Amino acid sequence: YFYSNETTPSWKKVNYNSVYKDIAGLLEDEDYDDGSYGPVFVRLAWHASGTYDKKTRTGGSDGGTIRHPAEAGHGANNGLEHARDRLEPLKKQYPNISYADLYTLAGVVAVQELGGPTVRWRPGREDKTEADCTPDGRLPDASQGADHVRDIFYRMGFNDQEIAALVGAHALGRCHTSRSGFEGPWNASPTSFTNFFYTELLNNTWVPKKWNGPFQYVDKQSGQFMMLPADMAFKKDSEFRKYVEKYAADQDAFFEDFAKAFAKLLELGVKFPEDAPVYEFKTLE
Ligand code: HEM
Ligand SMILES: Nc1cccc2nccn12
Repeated sequence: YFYSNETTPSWKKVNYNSVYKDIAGLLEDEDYDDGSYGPVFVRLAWHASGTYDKKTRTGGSDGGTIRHPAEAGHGANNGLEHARDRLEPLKKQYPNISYADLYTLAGVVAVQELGGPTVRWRPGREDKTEADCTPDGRLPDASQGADHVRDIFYRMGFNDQEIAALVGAHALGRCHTSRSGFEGPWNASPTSFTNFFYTELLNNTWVPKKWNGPFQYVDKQSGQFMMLPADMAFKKDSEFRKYVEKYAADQDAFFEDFAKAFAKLLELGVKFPEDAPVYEFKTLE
């Protein structure tokens, strides 16, 4: 191997433990939303990956195509420039990392540093050009119900249990009228990764929000929490509800299932180099 004329691939020149630490250093900012970029980092990693179509084997996080205007401009991706711009300095600092790896790793750092489970992650995604951007319409529409949610996630290759585990990420962050048009919530802990999406969904009485924005729900008791129509599907649909009840009762079960499903999401459609190591980063917090 001394004489191999193979150059070392770029992904092998990056210290991912160092990148993890530097992404963690970008999380807190009291001037942004509820004080953390974590939630919008998770949404960026998810939207970069959720375009995958298992039939045509197109889309997914490989290529980092969500950075191109052709894809960044899709309505569902409104506001994700906040995450991309926050991460841009790290691309300069680590020129050998792909955007595709950087964006997915940021989602892993956010989940772990906000108190969530350890999420396995592999490097080796390669950036692609605008030509590889996916068409609009691959991500879910929040105004629709269970049938639409299943169409979108079955297309990616997920089952009901995995879909129900993934939506628990809605314990994080908030909706922004300037981005999706939906509003709120001002819930108790938008920067902590918990099973509160499930407990709130089940335990609160949800009523239509009285306003002239898009149809959404607000909790009758405090008016402090919100749910999307698509969120409500996880309470109304008996198959999804099974898992909502399980995760509301058992945070450890939620953490275990979320870690598996989120790791799978971030790897949809990626052909990794055989020698790409699987990282289980140590949480710093
Ligand atoms: C079930 C289908 C889903 C629908 C319809 C949906 C829709 C939405 C909408 C409309 C917002 C508000 C965006 C804004 O105005 O800023 C949002 C936020 C968010 N979503 Fe989802 N989502 C879904 C699944 C997921 C999944 C699978 C994840 C991650 C695993 C996720 C993570 C998030 C996070 C972390 C936020 C908060 C972002 C922030 O605070 O900036 N969502 N989602
Ligand atoms: N935080 C948050 C973001 C997106 C959707 C959602 N539903 C309930 C809470 N929630």
